[in-house]
Amino acid sequence: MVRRWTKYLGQEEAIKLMVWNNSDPSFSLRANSRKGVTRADLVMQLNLLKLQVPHELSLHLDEFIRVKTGLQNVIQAGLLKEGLCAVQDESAGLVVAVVDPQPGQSIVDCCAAPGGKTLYMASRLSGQGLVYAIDINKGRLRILNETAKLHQVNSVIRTIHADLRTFADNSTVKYDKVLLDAPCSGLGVLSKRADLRWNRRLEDMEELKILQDELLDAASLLVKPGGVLVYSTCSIDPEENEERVEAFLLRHPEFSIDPADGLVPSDFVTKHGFFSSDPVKHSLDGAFAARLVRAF
Ligand SMILES: C[S@@+](CC[C@H](N)C(=O)[O-])C[C@H]1O[C@@H](n2cnc3c(N)ncnc32)[C@H](O)[C@@H]1O
Repeated sequence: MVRRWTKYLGQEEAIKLMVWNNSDPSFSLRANSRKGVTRADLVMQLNLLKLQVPHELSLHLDEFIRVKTGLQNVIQAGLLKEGLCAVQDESAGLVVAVVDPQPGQSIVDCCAAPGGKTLYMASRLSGQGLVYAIDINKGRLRILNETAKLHQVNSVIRTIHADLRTFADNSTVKYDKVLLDAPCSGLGVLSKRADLRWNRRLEDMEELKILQDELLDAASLLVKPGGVLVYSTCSIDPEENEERVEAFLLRHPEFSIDPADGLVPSDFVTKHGFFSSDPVKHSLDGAFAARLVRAF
């Protein structure tokens, strides 16, 4: 892994990334607007807690607060159990900003569980439209269903237990927007998932890339002409990100890149118009999203 990063980033940046991955992770909270909770309400709740939770407002997303330490105190205070907020990294929130869900739209979340992005997309629909949340893992989908009820967004979510490839092959319906948050190496989230650094093997990467291509082909079948396909990962590895999109565009001339400018701060937009968060530069998890539009 170290050799791989040195190849892509150069030695200096690779060392910075490893130092970041070894530092204490910070977390973000998203105020649940569907329960009428604003970010100001959430800040007030945190300030009222007996045990301190040092925090600051997100510079990038209106509903988000960054928590430096004390997540345990937030849990103990019951704020999560009551569905007043969710633990969600801003990088995941910014992927939803790239999808840009609008009230009234039909959206498919292709690899949805446990539902972080589904719930945020659903809350942005303001009660109008639907998010179809597909996942192959029944247990994780059950968690999504329970959290959707807790967050009071279940009226705009339909869960579907299926392999995306089979579902897409059999579907005749086309949707306004399709998010494929693909299974990936997780190399963007090593500060939070210390286990991954010991478990990831290069063979896994090859298998993952094949799966990502298959899932992208399947997801594309669900997009209506004029509709949008967003491919995202929580990886910073170009082979899972830019290279998968480039290969997809060669197989699918009906799609082209719709640059993420205007949807996320320009600091996160690459020269090709993709969204990319860099742990070292942005102090967030590493994530990637490509917004692709279907012409015909
Ligand atoms: C990166 S996680 C998704 C995280 C989720 N989008 C969120 O924000 O909470 C990838 C998901 O893909 C699902 N998955 C893997 N292969 C799949 C397939 N063939 N069809 C549908 N879902 C699949 C996994 O079960 C896993 O829940």
